[in-house]
Amino acid sequence: MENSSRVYLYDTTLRDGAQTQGVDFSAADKARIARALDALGLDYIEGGWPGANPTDDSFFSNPPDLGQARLAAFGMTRRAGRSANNDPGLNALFAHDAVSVVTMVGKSWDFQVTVALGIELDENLRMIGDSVAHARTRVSEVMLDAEHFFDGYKANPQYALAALRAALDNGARWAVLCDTNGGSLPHEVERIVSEVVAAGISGDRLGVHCHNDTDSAVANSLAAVKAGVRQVQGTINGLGERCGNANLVSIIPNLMLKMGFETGISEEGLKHLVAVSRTLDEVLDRKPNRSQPYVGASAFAHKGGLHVSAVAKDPACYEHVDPARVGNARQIVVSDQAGRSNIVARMADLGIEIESVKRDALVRVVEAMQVDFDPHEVADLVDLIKRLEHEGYAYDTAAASFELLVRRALGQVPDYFTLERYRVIDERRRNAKGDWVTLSEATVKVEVDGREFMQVGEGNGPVHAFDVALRAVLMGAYPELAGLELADYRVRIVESTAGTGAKTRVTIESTDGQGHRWTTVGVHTNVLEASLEALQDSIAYMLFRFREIR
Ligand SMILES: CC(=O)SCCNC(=O)CCNC(=O)[C@H](O)C(C)(C)COP(=O)(O)OP(=O)(O)OC[C@H]1O[C@@H](n2cnc3c(N)ncnc32)[C@H](O)[C@@H]1OP(=O)(O)O
Ligand SMILES: CC(=O)C(=O)O
Repeated sequence: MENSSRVYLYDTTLRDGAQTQGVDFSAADKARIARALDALGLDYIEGGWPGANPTDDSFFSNPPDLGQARLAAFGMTRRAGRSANNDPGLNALFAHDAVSVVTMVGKSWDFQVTVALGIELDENLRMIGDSVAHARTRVSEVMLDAEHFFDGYKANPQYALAALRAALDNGARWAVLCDTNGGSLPHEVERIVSEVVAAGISGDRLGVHCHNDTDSAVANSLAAVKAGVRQVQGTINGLGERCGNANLVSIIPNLMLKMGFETGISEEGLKHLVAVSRTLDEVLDRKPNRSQPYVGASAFAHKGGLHVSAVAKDPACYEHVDPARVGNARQIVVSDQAGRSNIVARMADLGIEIESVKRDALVRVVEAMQVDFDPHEVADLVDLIKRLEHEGYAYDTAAASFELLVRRALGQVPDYFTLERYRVIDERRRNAKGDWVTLSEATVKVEVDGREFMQVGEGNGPVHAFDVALRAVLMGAYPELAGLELADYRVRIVESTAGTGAKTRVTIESTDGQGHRWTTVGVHTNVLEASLEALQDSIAYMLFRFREIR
């Protein structure tokens, strides 16, 4: 029989993803993720294991409204020596009305049956068959996750196939071939799936569930589809037990854009891929992986001068797909790897022509910075960027500082404030209970529009105290700074030279509480000065965006 070109997508972020070390979803988190997955267009969302823990029970008792996706409950086949009817664990899977699909894990590796379960091989096959037949009387769709299928097939192919047949012959819609230990490689998966299909089991009834222990889970899933399976299980951002599961965020566009398969996701829906990946990061309070294929911030970022020059002529020169198709965007990065093309392209993004930056204006900007080179030696903007990068600035991540640098050279950025002086005191002492405490206090004096203001701030470290004082002193003149928050603060040693000591680079990521984020950079031998530079740029950037661009 000819296989269909429709591949069904099954998400197990809320079940296998919950088995990731360090991940602890609440029922509300699960509902939020389920809604995002449903909106994307997935066919199945595995919500968890009813009866296994209170969170999963609470999620299934109060499930989110889903449109296209079917809500699946996960569990295991009946226990040995019990009837399916009398197994409370199994019957807990049918306790919730919103569940229309039950997925049961069952053993398909003879070694696991004798060692992990400690039972006869035939009893395991009866456990699978009985459980599926019983479940079919309770829900409309049942599937078997054939645990350790690939290892089992390598050890005893007849027994592994018998486990699949025990499920399919008793009414399972799908038998899902699991690479539970994640040790298989793509050529093995493709061969084994082909042999399963040749043994008479249609690919339209086969799924695949791969773990990533050899970093091959996505490739293994695609190899399985190539060989015939028509359901793919995985998780968003590759969450999952040990090294994770197959990453659906990569599998989905690979299937749709590279292999020409239909899924339940439309072309429009695919544009939500970045948003779904970010939603999970946000729920988990994780920093998005910049290098994540398709959806990472760097997935379509061009840094090398040669790349940018060619991308300006045709993006296909260095892009495997149009980033817009998955909801991502092209980014031109400015750094010491840049040629003229990078700078021209970045400035064009800002609506600025490079010819408008005059050399004497550049000199004035550089004079206001604390740098180790003569501003009069600077040939042009490209030269300045390369010199500053050599000093330790990193503009590929600090796009806001880059924009300020260029706009200052064009005289577009007002002097919102001038730092007149500051003093920071660090103190370590015992409190009334006799415990050690450290306290930092900063006094900051600024001038705004010819008027001087002074404030004191306290913090848990000198940079924190300085930040508190600076923002407090500016708030009167610029109330919009109330929304400013520091999202990330990183310090790195960038150079160590005899005489001057180590230089530090401080990178600050800020938000305005309205979803906008920007990154600024400061470099100095003194970490406080470097922080101060990055912090001042952050404030100036917010004010500039708020006052000049709006
Ligand atoms: C490959 C996978 O990722 S499968 C999913 C794994 N996920 C989880 O385990 C998370 C949720 N699990 C749990 O909360 C618990 O393990 C429960 C509630 C399901 C079971 O808890 P317990 O009853 O305390 O059993 P425990 O976890 O210690 O051991 C598993 C038992 O199930 C049996 N078992 C394992 N697989 C199967 C199976 N496919 N069918 C029937 N029984 C099985 C084991 O033999 C063992 O039985 P034993 O206690 O008689 O030795
Ligand atoms: C079912 C499952 O999670 C596995 O076999 O890996």
